Amino acid sequence: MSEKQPHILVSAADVSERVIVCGEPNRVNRIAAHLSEPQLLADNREYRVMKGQYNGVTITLCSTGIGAPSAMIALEELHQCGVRQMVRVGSAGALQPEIELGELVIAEAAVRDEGGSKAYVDAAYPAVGDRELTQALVQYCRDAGVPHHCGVVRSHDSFYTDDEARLCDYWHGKGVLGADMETAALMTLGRLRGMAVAAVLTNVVRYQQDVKAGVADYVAADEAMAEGEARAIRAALAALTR
Ligand SMILES: O=P(O)(O)O[C@H]1O[C@H](CO)[C@@H](O)[C@H]1O
Ligand SMILES: O=c1cc[nH]c(=O)[nH]1
Repeated sequence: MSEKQPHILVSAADVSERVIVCGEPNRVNRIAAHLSEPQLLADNREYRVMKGQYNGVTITLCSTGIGAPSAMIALEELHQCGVRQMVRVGSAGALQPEIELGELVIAEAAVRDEGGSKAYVDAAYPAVGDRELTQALVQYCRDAGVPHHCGVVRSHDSFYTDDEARLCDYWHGKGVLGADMETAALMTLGRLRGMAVAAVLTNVVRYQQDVKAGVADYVAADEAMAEGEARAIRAALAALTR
């Protein structure tokens, strides 16, 4: 019997080489609805772990909670279980006005404005997604006619600083597409551990819209955002089973 990991409470025997991660535990269930034979494996703290089949391939699903530290714990324990490819199906707030609610942002790379990854490696090290996995996300969106935007995102550690407007203006001016909290840490640590990591994010906050209102609408399953999330899930499944 292989050893259970202390936070995600699963072992290598339970976990496939391909995993979808997301922040919110309930999103794991919504992703599992796209799989056959869905099975709950563990539910501990912010980590809900399920598995299921997609086109004959076993896919593991794991929530990571909010922020880099808990996401990096999940990545490390999934790595110990033999995971080789990871797609984050997340949400983000737009930093550019042309990105509509529910549209997808495919992160090619991320600004490391979070503290977690800096515990591992100097801030000069880049957070870059896996080229093939990222390209497979793009290809799915092109083939399926899914509205999407590709580029750099910014991962941060705080939602409600007094400085948010200035920070958003600054990164908007640098052409960054959107903000989330985990992509940079997952891409950085994935690269250090030899795991392919990519991220597809549903836009849930318009540029310069109130962030609280946007996230609340997402939680209330606003139609455009729910459809965006379903498209992100399909893109992730297609990329992992390409
Ligand atoms: O929707 P998830 O995957 O949780 O991602 C985004 O949403 C949370 C904030 O509301 C942060 O975790 C951020 O990265
Ligand atoms: O604006 C937003 C929306 C979701 N997640 C973030 O990190 N920022």
